[in-house]
Amino acid sequence: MIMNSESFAGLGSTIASLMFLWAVCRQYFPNQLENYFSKYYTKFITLIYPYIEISFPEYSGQRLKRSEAYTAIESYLSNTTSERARRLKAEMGHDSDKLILSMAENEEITDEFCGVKLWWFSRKTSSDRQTISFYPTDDDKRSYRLTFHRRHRVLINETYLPLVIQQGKAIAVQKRKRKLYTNSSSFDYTEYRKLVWSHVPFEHPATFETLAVDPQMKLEIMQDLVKFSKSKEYYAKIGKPWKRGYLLYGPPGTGKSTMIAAMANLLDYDVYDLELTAVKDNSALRKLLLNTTSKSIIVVEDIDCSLDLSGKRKTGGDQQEGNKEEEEKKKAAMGGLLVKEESKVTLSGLLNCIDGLWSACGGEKLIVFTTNHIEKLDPALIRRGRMDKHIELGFCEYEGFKVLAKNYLGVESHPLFGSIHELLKEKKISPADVAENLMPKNEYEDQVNVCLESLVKALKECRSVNEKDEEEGEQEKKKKVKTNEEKSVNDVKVGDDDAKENKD
Ligand SMILES: Nc1ncnc2c1ncn2[C@@H]1O[C@H](COP(=O)(O)OP(=O)(O)OP(=O)(O)O)[C@@H](O)[C@H]1O
Ligand SMILES: [Mg+2]
Repeated sequence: MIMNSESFAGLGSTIASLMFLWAVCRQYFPNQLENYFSKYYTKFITLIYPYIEISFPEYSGQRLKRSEAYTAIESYLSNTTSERARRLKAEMGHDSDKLILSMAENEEITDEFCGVKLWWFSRKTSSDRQTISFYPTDDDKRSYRLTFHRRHRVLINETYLPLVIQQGKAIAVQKRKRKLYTNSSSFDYTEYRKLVWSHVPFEHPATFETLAVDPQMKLEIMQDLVKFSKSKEYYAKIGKPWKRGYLLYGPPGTGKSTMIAAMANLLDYDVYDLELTAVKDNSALRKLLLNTTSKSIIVVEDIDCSLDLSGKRKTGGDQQEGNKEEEEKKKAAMGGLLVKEESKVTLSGLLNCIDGLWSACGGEKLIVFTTNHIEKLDPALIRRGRMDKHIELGFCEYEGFKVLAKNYLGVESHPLFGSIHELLKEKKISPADVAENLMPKNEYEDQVNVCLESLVKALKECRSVNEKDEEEGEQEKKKKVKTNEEKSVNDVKVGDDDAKENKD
């Protein structure tokens, strides 16, 4: 049969009408119609349909884990759908406390990339079967379907889709509710698996603005942090894992923990508070760290109390000596049933965690150690490259006091500021103690005067800078006694060895 231009036009318009009809029907009777016609539809489109369709199912392969691609596309589309889609659905995000708008099921929106038009269709198929299960069942299947002309296959596959996934992940990170993790195991009921970390929402309000430290130092730290967070390419270029170590040291109450919260808030990172004394051994430590995500700060507080520098673990350091006694008492009370499981994490295990081969997993991580006694730490642990930046947080100085006075009392000047300035030059007081004095005590009095006077009084009672700390003196005395004791034990040992040698 010879086809003239008229019959071509007729065939063209029939196909166009069929496709239009198909699109309309699919829009309004998506599930039933599509299931019924799917066999013929597939054959039909392979013959004449010039478009390619890619499907992104919510669950694929491992049924209990949501597909990463689906989640990323969902975030990407949620950003644009509120403007373009006609039917939307609103849900609380998995990981966020914000309302998230996304395309309703069986809704279609168009997108454009480099002048190419694309269609995203949000699809949900349900079966009539009635099943009751704790697990996600096969009955409800959601997926996104992307449709584009086949001549753009390379552009879409190689440029558009990677961009959608990348942008979707970034949007999800921005929208997520930040978390504070601690290393005690928990159970994830959405993905039905045991987790090595448990978490609560991270809600610490500290910022660098409210931190009472030297302004120059503050600026330097902030610049360093921001530079780090933007240096993905740089780290890749120099062949270093994208991570940075900070050692924060100084007396109690000088703002080490507060600075960690400020760092997390500045960079929008999660915080993993690693309690080393609760980690069983090196492989458990590795597992914990492998289960941390990027854009996070891994914190080990009071590192000197968690790790014996000889490479053996303390069961708790100096501060736990008292606890030991208590434990013994408890043990006696429980008829000796209390058995403390000792952790076997070693110094080398920890070093391996900081810069071993697998420490690069995930990238974009800060590792922060805090200590009150930097002199107790093994140089190997804090050498540059491992702990790249050492930050000393000291007693309160005038600049720091001004920040606290502004935060707590809302004042930037006062007649008492002069005498406080003079007193701060010669007295040792922690920002925590200053803050405590500046806290309004009741709502009736003139708070500014009362608080500043209370601070002046406290400052006068403080030890002066040149005075030796009684506590320090006490500690030094203890240290001396201890070394003498150790010496005499060694002498005895040497004596024993000598005796043994002589005997041999
Ligand atoms: N530099 C500071 N700037 C602002 N507030 C501070 C500062 N230092 C301490 N504070 C206040 O004192 C409290 C205790 O501070 P923080 O816990 O950060 O001290 P720390 O150095 O971690 O102490 P520790 O060595 O005992 O763990 C905080 O809640 C904060 O309100
Ligand atoms: Mg602290």
